[in-house]
Amino acid sequence: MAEPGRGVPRVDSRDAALAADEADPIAFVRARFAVPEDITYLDGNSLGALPVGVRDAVADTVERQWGRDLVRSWNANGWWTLPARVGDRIGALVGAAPGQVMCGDSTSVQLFQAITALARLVPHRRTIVTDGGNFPTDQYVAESVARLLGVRLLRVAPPDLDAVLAREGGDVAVVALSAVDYRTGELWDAAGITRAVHAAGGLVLWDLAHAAGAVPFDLDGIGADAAVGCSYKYLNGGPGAPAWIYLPARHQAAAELPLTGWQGHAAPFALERAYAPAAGIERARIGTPAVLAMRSLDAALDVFDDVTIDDVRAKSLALTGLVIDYADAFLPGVGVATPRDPARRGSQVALALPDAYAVTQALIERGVIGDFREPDLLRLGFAAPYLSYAQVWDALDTLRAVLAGGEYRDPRFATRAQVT
Ligand SMILES: Cc1ncc(COP(=O)(O)O)c(C=O)c1O
Ligand SMILES: Nc1c(O)cccc1C(=O)C[C@H](N)C(=O)O
Repeated sequence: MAEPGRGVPRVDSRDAALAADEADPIAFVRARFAVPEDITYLDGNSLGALPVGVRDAVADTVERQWGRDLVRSWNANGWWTLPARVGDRIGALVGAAPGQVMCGDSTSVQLFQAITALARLVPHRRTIVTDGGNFPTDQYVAESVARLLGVRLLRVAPPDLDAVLAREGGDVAVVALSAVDYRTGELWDAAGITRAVHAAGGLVLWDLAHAAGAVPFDLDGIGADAAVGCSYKYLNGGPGAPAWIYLPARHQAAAELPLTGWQGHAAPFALERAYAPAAGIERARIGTPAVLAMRSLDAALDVFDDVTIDDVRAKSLALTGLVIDYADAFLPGVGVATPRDPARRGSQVALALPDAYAVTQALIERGVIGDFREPDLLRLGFAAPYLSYAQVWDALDTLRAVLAGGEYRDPRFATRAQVT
């Protein structure tokens, strides 16, 4: 049975789900999203739902700011300062004090920036470590940085990290991990891992793609050396929303970021020949930001304005706990790949089952949207701000019916889509 977590309601029946909805302190936030009534959206860990306010913000950016104010908007409408302002808003959700987060580009680009910059801070150390189960882009980028810098890449699962640090910690430059495993939803002990790597003299980067906006994080408090994340998942910034990089104040002056675009220059409009990095987090700018996408993200962040991330987390744990208990009770033959301990659970539940791809497609046809991850996982993500307990209970009843009725065996569910 899944522990619900302290102060979190246990929901073990539809009536209990309705009661939990009645008592839900953040139920009001759902009205800030435009989720279709006939859809239960359990894929906010891939692409978050549309916040209502985004429509007007983007329309205003297009019509008034771009259409009428034109190039004057860089000053008049704050386009130039937008990346740092949005960065600070994201920082507030992940425990970073202002002036340490810059928004822009993709997570892949920011990983390249951050891993390279950290490795350059400790040039005498010759090993970069990542998790062999990390999201592929994290591994690909770490591998490329290692090749470029002529150092070694080691793939180590977080539970094996202590042994590696004990054996060869003196050579470890950077440990680059995701806080939440994208397949199983396991939440690693970021504070403990950061402490252990620091004790060995190395630096730590956290990818918060599956944490920001769902799991409280204290980047400053745990002493992370860098972090990155996307903003199209639990931050709901929209498809292609710009990513972000966290570089704590203590590393900023020494950090040599490899992508030396003109907007990170100390005097961008002096248009000098030689690169000189800006002071502070401004050096983490690269080139021209995607203003339309960033305005979308900026408006999307409004949904968190008067909501605490602790309330989001409490509801998320109750929802994921509900799913695990339901699977145990009513879904024979379905395994739970996600930790039952709430302290080790992100905001998703991965169910292991035969024909998981076809089952995912059959569920989607019935209006319950999750996704499939190789080799056998039905992955369900829980964005507490726009889900209700009763809706999740009903989605699980739908899954139970799909499995019992066998409709997923229809050949039309077997064909793999380009994006799974
Ligand atoms: C942990 C993690 N990092 C990075 C990415 C994606 O990187 P990018 O935003 O560059 O596509 C994802 C998901 O797509 C992810 O889950
Ligand atoms: N970023 C994505 C995309 O551009 C297309 C399809 C899916 C994604 C995702 O975010 C996948 C996601 N990172 C995952 O955890 O699997």
